[in-house]
Amino acid sequence: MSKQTIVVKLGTSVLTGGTSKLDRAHMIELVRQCALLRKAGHQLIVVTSGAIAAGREHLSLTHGNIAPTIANKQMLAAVGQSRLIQVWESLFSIYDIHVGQMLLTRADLEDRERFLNAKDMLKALLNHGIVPIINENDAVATAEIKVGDNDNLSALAAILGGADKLLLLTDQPGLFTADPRNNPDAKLIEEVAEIDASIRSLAGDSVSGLGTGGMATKLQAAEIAGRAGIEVVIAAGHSENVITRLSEGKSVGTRFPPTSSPLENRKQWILAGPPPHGELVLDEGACKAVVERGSSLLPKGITAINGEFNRGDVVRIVNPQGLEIARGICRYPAKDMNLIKGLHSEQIDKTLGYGYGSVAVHRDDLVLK
Ligand SMILES: Nc1ncnc2c1ncn2[C@@H]1O[C@H](COP(=O)(O)OP(=O)(O)O)[C@@H](O)[C@H]1O
Ligand SMILES: N[C@@H](CCC(=O)OP(=O)(O)O)C(=O)O
Repeated sequence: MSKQTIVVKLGTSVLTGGTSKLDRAHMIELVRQCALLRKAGHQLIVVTSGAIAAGREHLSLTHGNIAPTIANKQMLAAVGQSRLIQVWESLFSIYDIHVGQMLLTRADLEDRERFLNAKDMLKALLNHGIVPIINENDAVATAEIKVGDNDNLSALAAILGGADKLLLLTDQPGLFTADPRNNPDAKLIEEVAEIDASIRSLAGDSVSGLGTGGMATKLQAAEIAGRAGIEVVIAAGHSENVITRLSEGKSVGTRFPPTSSPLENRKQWILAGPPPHGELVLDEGACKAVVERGSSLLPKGITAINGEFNRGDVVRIVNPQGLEIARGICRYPAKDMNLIKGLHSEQIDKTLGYGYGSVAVHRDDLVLK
């Protein structure tokens, strides 16, 4: 088995075992498996939840005696994050493994320069044999700059780290045909080739009150990582040797094979960085050119512009039915796109009085869905 970079995301449900405390006994077991994975030559990135739970535990607060306001959650995270990293640090040190803490928000990934800085930092930790331990910087992240849940954060971390695999460990053995907490007859789905509307409709929210997002955010993560060429597995954090079995290529939980080949740097940022600002609607011919022939997108094939964006912003590229087929960096601001949509190349410079090579989205700046 070739040497791989594997991201292991540990949800609150796994780290607390459904209680109001960190389950240190199980955390030791997870670290034992992580150490084996490293011994086999793989690189490891950990995305850990549990800061809020650890804060609650430390301050002896239960769900009942503190209101779930943003300010209270931030306070719990500020207290809990330092407890959480202490626990990870002491457990990994048993195996002589150093850890490095990275607390991220979406704002750290939106700007291309900050994205590249975070990427360099992650690589530096990995190159020095240090295990990056990542969480959202909950104490300072307001709604506007938050990723919001650690499933999506782990997909972004996997892209940032150029990972081969992302393992989302939770309190269920994988994705079921319905939430198994309310549907005892629900069946485990072993492989999902494509995440479409029917798959998304199976995923419910977190009902335990501990986790954020439930299966829905895990599917979002699988979709983002899959598009970046990363294999994703959802599995039970309490299943025996789950991390080592995955690293040996054995089948565990629900597997999502990657939907594209690994992306080069710039395209990784298009996927992981900024949320799209607006939308370009294409005609059928342009959809074909972009999807089947890998062509750049010309204004000629654009029928409508939605939303406001500037030159250099990431936009959604949608088919005539409004379905997203790609994402890319637009070379013209929305106001100019509105003037040149549907025009031939030679008409563009004349209409605008300037031109950026008459391409709306260059194929190097475009990631297919
Ligand atoms: N189709 C489904 N298959 C499995 N679990 C589901 C499904 N829909 C909703 N869930 C819920 O998702 C929960 C796991 O998500 P969450 O509570 O956010 O955990 P974590 O803390 O691990 O992120 C499960 O406990 C389960 O109740
Ligand atoms: N960043 C938060 C966890 C957010 C989150 O997504 O939780 P989970 O659904 O349990 O992975 C914390 O450390 O408490």
